Amino acid sequence: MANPPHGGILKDLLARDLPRQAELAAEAETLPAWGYIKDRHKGSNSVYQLPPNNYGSLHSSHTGFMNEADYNGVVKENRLADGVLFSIPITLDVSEAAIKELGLKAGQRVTLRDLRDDRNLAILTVDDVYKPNKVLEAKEVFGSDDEAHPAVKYLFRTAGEYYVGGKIEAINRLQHYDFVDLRYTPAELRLHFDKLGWSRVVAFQTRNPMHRAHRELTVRAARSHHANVLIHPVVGLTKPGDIDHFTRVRVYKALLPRYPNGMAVLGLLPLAMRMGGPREAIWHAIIRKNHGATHFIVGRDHAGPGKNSQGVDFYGPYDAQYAVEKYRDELGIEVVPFQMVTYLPDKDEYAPIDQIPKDTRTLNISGTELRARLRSGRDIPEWFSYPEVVKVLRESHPPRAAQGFTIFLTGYQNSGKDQVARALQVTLNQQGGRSVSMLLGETVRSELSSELGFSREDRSKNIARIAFVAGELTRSGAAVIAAPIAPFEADRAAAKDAVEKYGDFFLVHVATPLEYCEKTDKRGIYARARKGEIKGFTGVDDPYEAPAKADLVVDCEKQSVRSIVHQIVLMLEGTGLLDRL
Ligand SMILES: Nc1ncnc2c1ncn2[C@@H]1O[C@H](COP(=O)(O)OS(=O)(=O)O)[C@@H](OP(=O)(O)O)[C@H]1O
Repeated sequence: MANPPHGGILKDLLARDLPRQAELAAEAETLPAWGYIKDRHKGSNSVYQLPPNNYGSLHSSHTGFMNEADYNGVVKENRLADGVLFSIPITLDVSEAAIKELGLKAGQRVTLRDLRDDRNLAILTVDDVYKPNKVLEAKEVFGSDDEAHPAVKYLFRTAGEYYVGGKIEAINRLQHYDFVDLRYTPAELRLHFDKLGWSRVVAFQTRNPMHRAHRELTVRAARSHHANVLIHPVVGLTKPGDIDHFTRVRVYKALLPRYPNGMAVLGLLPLAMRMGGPREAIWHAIIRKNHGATHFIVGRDHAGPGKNSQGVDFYGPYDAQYAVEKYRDELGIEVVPFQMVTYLPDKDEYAPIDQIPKDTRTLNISGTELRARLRSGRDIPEWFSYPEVVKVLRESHPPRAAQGFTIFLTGYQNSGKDQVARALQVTLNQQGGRSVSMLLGETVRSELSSELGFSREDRSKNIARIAFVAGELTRSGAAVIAAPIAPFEADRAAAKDAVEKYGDFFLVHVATPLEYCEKTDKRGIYARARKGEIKGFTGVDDPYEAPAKADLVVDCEKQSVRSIVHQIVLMLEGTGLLDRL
């Protein structure tokens, strides 16, 4: 028998009775619809919480989004209004405009719709609409109102000003298209354990790739508790900068055969993590209990968001373990502290860090070091990970020589940036290894931005479009050379942010003086601008903000195009991007 769920009964909010489901589906068509899942909501508190997608995260007597009484209890005392332990607010945030538009008030029924495919997911019966004290929520739940904490930032910047509490009647499951066979609802997982005859299950939560050490520590936990292992990674929102879940799930699948046959099961948890340390650890334990686990491994710095804006860790390394320990009787799932294991090269084995004699030689590779090795293509030794795991990671992390990048040239019209761009394109084509894409100001203006003018706003849009295309090309491994005037610092900074999600971005300021640009302008464009035939021309009657911090500053009055291209090539070479594969 699996562990009883939190609160006693596992509520399944999906209407399974077909006539009832048909009734709800018909009613949903007649109700005001709340576009529940948009991109903005992907990271929100609510999206992954919607029953039946993830009702396992809820208290079993809890049938929807928290009303004010439950919310206040959870925020202030870790308890729902009925006194049951619960540590994270499960809330549906809305704007004032949405409240008006949908007429949200107590008793109102609203359809929750997935905007990605326009499917109605559920009907919410509004219990109440209330304005949360967000600062209090941040301080109590996350221990801080510092926006360096991703959940605090979301709460303050993105979440609507109001919360809607209410009961949910679900009509459809949220559609997933990836790893469908590995997604289990709590009831399905319980059934699966039952089928396998498992009665003691130790769950392992992770948002990172797993290597030998993780296999070792989970097997040790299983051995010491006579249990089987549930590898239960989060595949919803995790910490910014984490390795994407597609790669991670392929890693877990590659790792699974390394467990003794029949010892471990892999199930995916579609949860939006808050990185809430101690509060999150309690919640994670409840979720695993609802999924039928009897034991739960709580890590060192479990669900830790890293450092605050003062450079200090938000939580102590063992805060999460203390928190679950404090509530151990109520939690009803046995918490297994994460036993750090480390590699002993002289014995060629892993051992718990607290059990090795002083002065024993140990080896470890940190997450940061691993990412650096993946980026540079350096060796990842077999004592650290399995070759099949490394292979998966390498497929998603091509070495520098195969990564895309963007060279963004900015400067006055006729500064020489276009000549530099063309010469660089030829040079990179000669080098080979990547496709080279050019986004010259004039090409973009005719192909992408033909309806835009030169107002501040239009210029921003133009640069944003260039950045979008550059980002997409960079992501797919191309070398991108963009050369708009891009006169505004804020637009260039936004372009950098957009591209850097996918690869390196180099800002090259072609700082040829305006007088020189004007003097050598054979097309007479500056002359026309001086005469007032072109209005708002950069450098004439419109500003150019010189970059405060460029990766390279060059000047076509003083330097030849050839020498500038050489400087750029040296810069790229210095970062490994021009290495041979
Ligand atoms: N008002 C005004 N200000 C600046 N430039 C102007 C303006 N009007 C037209 N042009 C011509 O548009 C080309 C530069 O566009 P960009 O896309 O690079 O400008 S921006 O980055 O959006 O500011 C560039 O074209 P080319 O000369 O063919 O390169 C400019 O001559």
